[in-house]
Amino acid sequence: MSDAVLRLDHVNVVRDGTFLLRDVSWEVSAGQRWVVLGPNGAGKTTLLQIASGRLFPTAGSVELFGHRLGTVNLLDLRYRVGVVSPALVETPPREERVLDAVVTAGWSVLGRADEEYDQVDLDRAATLLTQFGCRELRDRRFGTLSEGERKRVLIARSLMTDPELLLLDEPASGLDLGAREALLRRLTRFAADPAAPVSVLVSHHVEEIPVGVTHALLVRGGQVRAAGPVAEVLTAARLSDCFGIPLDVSVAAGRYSARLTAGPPSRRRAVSAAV
Ligand SMILES: Nc1ncnc2c1ncn2[C@@H]1O[C@H](COP(=O)(O)OP(=O)(O)OP(=O)(O)O)[C@@H](O)[C@H]1O
Repeated sequence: MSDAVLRLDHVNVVRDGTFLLRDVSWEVSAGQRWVVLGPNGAGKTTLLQIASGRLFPTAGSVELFGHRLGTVNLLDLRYRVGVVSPALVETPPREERVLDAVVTAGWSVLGRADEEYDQVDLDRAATLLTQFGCRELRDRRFGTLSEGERKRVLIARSLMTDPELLLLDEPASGLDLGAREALLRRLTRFAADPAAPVSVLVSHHVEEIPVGVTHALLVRGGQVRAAGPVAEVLTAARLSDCFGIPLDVSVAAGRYSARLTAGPPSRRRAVSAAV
């Protein structure tokens, strides 16, 4: 029996005559940690919408946890997918206490009213906040947090329902260097935890890939350009093809970096004109 958590088979998404995704086939299996990379407009958010069961394909089939979308109650499946994405899920109210912002996810609500939560749920929320370095923030108002703190609290919130698949949409975007590194350190630890759910992290930048990611998917123009084990996919040739510019790629201690290839002046001029 297949251990696929998510499977897309020849998926197209078409809007107003435009292919947002074209002939995308992709399988995410138990134990894997994926990164999805691609330039602006490549179709990454559309892919996450599909993966979270929020969007049906125009053509092709999607299976989540072995259930084909369209044949099962979507709400049951969505509960098993944690999502951290400003494009896909609403954020808690500014006035919400941080601990409440996490614990309310267990009830799929935003904003605590006067409902009573079990101690076990409050303890779980506190543990998740600790895991993401936010223990001391538990009584603060969500709206008073820095961008980096907010992102870590939202990851804790997404894990409250103990999801089997976690989708992270550009978790490091907008963070300063210190906050980015603090987040990546937490995500690296998380990736190494065998009890952590299967994860898919979307990014524009190889520098924002935590150590421990096992697989990579490159998308451009709604199409898959490469997919597979991270070392085979995150090469200079494949990333240059995906982003449409000549790139040098290096990896040190499991972290990637990419920069425009340093070539002869005439080549650099041609590249900057193209960029
Ligand atoms: N309803 C729509 N009709 C037509 N085109 C659309 C529609 N929705 C999205 N698009 C286009 O589909 C493409 C893919 O969008 P998507 O948001 O999935 O890309 P992305 O890779 O997440 O981009 P970014 O990195 O900039 O967030 C974009 O060019 C976008 O403009």
